[in-house]
Amino acid sequence: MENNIGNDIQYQIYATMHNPDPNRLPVIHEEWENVAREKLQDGPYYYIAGGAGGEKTMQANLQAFSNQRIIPRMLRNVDKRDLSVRLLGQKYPFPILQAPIGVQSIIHEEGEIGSAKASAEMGVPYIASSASSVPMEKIAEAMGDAPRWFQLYWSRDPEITASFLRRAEKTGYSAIVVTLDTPMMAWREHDLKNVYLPFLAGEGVGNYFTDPAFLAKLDQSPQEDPQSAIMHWTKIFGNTGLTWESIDFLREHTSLPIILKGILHPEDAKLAVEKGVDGIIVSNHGGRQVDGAIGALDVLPDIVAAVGDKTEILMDSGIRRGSDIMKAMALGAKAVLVGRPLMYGLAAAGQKGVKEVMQNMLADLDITMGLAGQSSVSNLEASLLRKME
Ligand SMILES: Cc1cc2nc3c(=O)[nH]c(=O)nc-3n(C[C@H](O)[C@H](O)[C@H](O)COP(=O)(O)O)c2cc1C
Ligand SMILES: O=C(O)C(=O)c1ccccc1
Repeated sequence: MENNIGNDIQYQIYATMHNPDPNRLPVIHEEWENVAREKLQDGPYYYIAGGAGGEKTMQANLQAFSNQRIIPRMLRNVDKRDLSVRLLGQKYPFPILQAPIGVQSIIHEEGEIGSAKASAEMGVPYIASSASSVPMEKIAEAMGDAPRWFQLYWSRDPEITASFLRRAEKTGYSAIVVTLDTPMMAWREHDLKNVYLPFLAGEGVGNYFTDPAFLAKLDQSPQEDPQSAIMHWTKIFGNTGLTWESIDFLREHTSLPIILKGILHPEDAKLAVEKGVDGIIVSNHGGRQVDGAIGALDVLPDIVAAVGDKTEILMDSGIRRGSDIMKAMALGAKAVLVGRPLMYGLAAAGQKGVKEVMQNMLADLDITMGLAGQSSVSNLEASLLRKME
């Protein structure tokens, strides 16, 4: 990299001093969320911002980051900071990915196309959700050659799962992220209070309503009879019958790298390695599934100790600022996924907002690295942190 992104962005911002932009977007994470809150109705807002149950795990995620404190080092020549990482044998400019997030049509009219294009502009891999509002082929088309992975919700109907894998491979997705923590929707109090479930309104079903294996089971097309198509979707969406043996089915149906998302127990991390998967994502789904589950960052060191040299470990749940990325990587994550902050960016300003949130977070990371005496995200060590009790 020629310049350090942190100093570039800081400079660009201060350069507007004599010519302030009246439509200036926020800088502060909490302000992006406030803008999203103002723009969205209760239903969609709480669908994004809310978590499972009493939201204890959502809080635990933030607390876990806050409990880790950085101990900066001095006089170590930080002229050049390298934020690039290697994942599954590919080099990427930054250590973040867009977390898979479904139903983005409820957030902004640009939806997944806006967030995917922002990713493409930045060279940040986009993980397209099975529950995207638009089919994966449309996302691929909007992204050109930019890096993208596909997130699989493993349907109760194996033909749909096999078909999704085929479609992803055909349209240039370079890895499959299999989400294990959502065999069914959690007890989400806000959504139940608001009586809000986007799928019942036909949102977030873009991949299904265009899938040959899904359509083959319907008597009439989703256009002719949307209600029956939606009812069929509710029957096949999740799969509570999966076991570790089921992973073999995926290996038989795709040659792409397989990454398991939603691992929290070190024993599950070991089982993943035994199954020969290419990576795992330490995640509690942003506190949206098991309320009371441990903060994802709190369990990361145990998982790194159990399998760190045997598979690639990514993490998500609670990344809000640059220092959070640094902390997760110091504890052994190869890269992190960012969820809600990018969706607040999407709600506030579509593609432009998503790009701006990413840029600011990376600028913050770059500067925090330099100030802590660190030149490369790949060389961060746990000794850089102290956990406060
Ligand atoms: C509105 C919303 C929708 C989501 N949809 C999916 C999804 O379709 N598939 C999936 O694997 N994870 C999904 N997630 C979870 C994210 O991929 C990620 O694990 C989580 O948002 C990370 O936590 P954070 O929001 O604190 O960054 C969703 C999260 C949100 C907020
Ligand atoms: O809302 C979610 O967290 C989620 O993962 C999901 C599940 C089904 C469809 C879309 C998103």
